[in-house]
Amino acid sequence: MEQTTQQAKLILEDGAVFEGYAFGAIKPVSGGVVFNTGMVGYPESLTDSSYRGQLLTMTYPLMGNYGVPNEERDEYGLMKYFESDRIQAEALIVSEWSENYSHWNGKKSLSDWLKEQNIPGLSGIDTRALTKRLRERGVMLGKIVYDDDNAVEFVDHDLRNLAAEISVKEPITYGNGSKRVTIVDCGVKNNIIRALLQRDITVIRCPWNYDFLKENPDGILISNGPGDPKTCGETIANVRRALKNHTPILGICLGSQILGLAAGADTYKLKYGHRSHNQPCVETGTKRCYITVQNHGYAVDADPLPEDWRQWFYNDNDKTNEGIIHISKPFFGAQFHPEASPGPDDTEFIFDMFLRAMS
Ligand SMILES: NC(=O)CC[C@H](N)C(=O)O
Repeated sequence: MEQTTQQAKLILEDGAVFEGYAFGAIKPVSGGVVFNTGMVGYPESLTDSSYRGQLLTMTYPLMGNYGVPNEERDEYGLMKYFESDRIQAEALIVSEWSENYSHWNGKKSLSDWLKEQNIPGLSGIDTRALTKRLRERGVMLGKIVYDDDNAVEFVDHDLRNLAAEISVKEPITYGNGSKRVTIVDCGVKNNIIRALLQRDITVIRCPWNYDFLKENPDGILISNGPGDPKTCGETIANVRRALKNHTPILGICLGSQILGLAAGADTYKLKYGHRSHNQPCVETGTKRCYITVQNHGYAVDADPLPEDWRQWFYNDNDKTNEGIIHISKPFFGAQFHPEASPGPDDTEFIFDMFLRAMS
């Protein structure tokens, strides 16, 4: 492992200071500090739009050891090894990073990638102590600074409509499958698009506030995305209109929250969120427990849902809602990520359920 000698620090909203060393770009930044307990997957997580506006702490102590993959695109023009075209997190906080990466597809070091994308890294941090603090006090705003503690103010990016910033501006069509699905793009991960394309579906990726019903789709997928779901008012209104019909709707993560809000549920911010590859989710009824991939800070309060909806999954750690389902219409939302990337794909069957609902 190599460390630069430039000192840098993380200052939390509550005044706590964690001193370490800079790597990647040198740039003072601020945002919500979150932690992910996955052991691998930094290329996918950093490019997952749902991390936009966040300072991502990886609790696994060694990062960068397999480098950063190549930038190849698939036949649809989607990057094969990343979840979007650029790093979306504001910064990366680690204990150690490895300059000497080794992997068949490792093309550059983590630090070089961060530099190239103008994203700061902070190493030499006791990420265990930081995570314990966030777990005890709840997620907090933080900033990474160098010589001047006041180089940036604390900023809560979630107050903005981040989904609008990241969404496509015009509809884009992918593939030529027999069913047509509109993806409401609030920051969609490439692997969600791919999961549909692999199932003989034409994907129409629409802006977050697009009137997708005019496309007369066979199915509607509301994507994952950054920020507070309540900032996506126009999407919620469009989904509410779609609930009057019978066209299948699948919500994933932010999409499940938007589906919930459209159906009459509420959403709230969790104390410290779920970000890992091993979150246990129990299916209501079957009591079957799935190991799921997660990255969310908000959750659905399913209690206010009308009687024709029910809780589909709950988290076995903290018993919070992890999915909702309509009792007779083909409407369902998963708070976790059935497309995995990174992490296990045990819940990929949800895409098959969506496909069956369309036939
Ligand atoms: N992965 C996601 O879609 C995240 C949804 C939402 N921004 C949250 O943090 O809860």
